[in-house]
Amino acid sequence: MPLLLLPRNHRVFCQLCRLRRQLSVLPPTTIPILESVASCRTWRLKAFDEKKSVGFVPTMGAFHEGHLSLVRRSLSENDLTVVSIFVNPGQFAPGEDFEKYPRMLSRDLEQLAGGQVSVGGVFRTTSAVFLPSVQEMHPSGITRDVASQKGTFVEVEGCSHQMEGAIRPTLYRAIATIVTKLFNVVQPTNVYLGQKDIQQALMIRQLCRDLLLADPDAKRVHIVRTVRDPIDGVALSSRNAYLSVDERSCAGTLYRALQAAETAWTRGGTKEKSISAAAAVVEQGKIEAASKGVEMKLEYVEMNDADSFEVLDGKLHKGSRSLGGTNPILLTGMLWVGKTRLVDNIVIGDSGTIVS
Ligand SMILES: Nc1ncnc2c1ncn2[C@@H]1O[C@H](COP(=O)(O)OP(=O)(O)OP(=O)(O)O)[C@@H](O)[C@H]1O
Ligand SMILES: CC(C)(CO)[C@@H](O)C(=O)[O-]
Ligand code: BAL
Repeated sequence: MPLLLLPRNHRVFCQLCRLRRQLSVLPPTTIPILESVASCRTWRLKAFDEKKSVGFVPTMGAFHEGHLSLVRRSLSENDLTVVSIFVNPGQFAPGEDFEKYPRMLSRDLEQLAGGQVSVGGVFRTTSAVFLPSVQEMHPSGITRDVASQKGTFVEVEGCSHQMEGAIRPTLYRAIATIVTKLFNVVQPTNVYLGQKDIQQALMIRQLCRDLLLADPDAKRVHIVRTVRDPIDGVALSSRNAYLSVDERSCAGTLYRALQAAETAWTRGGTKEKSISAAAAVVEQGKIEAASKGVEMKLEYVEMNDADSFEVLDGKLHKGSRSLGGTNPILLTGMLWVGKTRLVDNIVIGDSGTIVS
């Protein structure tokens, strides 16, 4: 058995997961399951031979409408669609929620099997689900503590330390690494990622460009608009499952704060003023939350250039910016609601150049 470079409790956890996989029969499904890298490569070679386009939706499972919107988009634009479900230990720092991350494979498979898209009168369903093991994805082992990691990692310099990366400094290296491996196996024609994780999605696009990947070409990394709760606008997220009923009722604060910043900016306010407008909404939200016994803490609301990821100067405003550059702006935020970290963003300006 290969040595997993995980702290003891994580190693035991992974061994248990493996044992469970070996003992348990996978949930019944009509969708072919690819459990190994070899089987996924064989599946892909056949698609290459048949000259079929392959859309790829990488995920960590626990599906919601956000995931399903990516799958539908892929189904409508590709001959074949493959979805991966892999909770990557490397992207959970020590102390983060790897063990409790929601895992609901049966339900996920049911949702995929039930999701059809009609293209020219022909119904398309997900063609395959890739469910790799930790051992195969990290042949040199993986620790969640970066200092003791061994093996090969991918880093996209310059776009991993701002926004969410400032709070989770090891996240984007781990994502760049796992996504590179997934791309090496799946070799997708098109990839579909969510705007909800805008920093991740733009970093992956840059990774494809910088590493001269052909499958996928950077131009074929599609960023799909965030799906929100129709009532309070909360961005759907697997981690929302951690929220209690009272916490969930407070979660709309983040999007409302971002909207307030966007409005202030659109009306000609400086970046400083726009961020203050967001902070004021959060302060009000905190008072309302406290009355329900819910604690909230704002990590940040920030505005960054969508291309360089540089933080905008506080004195900039819509008018001055249009003189200097027309890249869209990433208005992003992170809010703790109880023990759950929520992220969200609005792309200001010509969002169509990055999201579609
Ligand atoms: N609300 C959403 N709208 C559109 N895409 C989404 C949404 N939420 C997640 N995605 C996208 O789905 C893909 C898989 O994400 P993942 O499985 O991590 O789910 P998640 O809801 O983002 O989970 P988490 O709560 O851990 O952030 C990513 O590209 C992600 O950006
Ligand atoms: C892109 C990803 C599948 C890599 O593990 C993950 O970060 C996610 O689901 O957003
Ligand atoms: N869903 C984005 C990746 C992460 O939070 O780990």
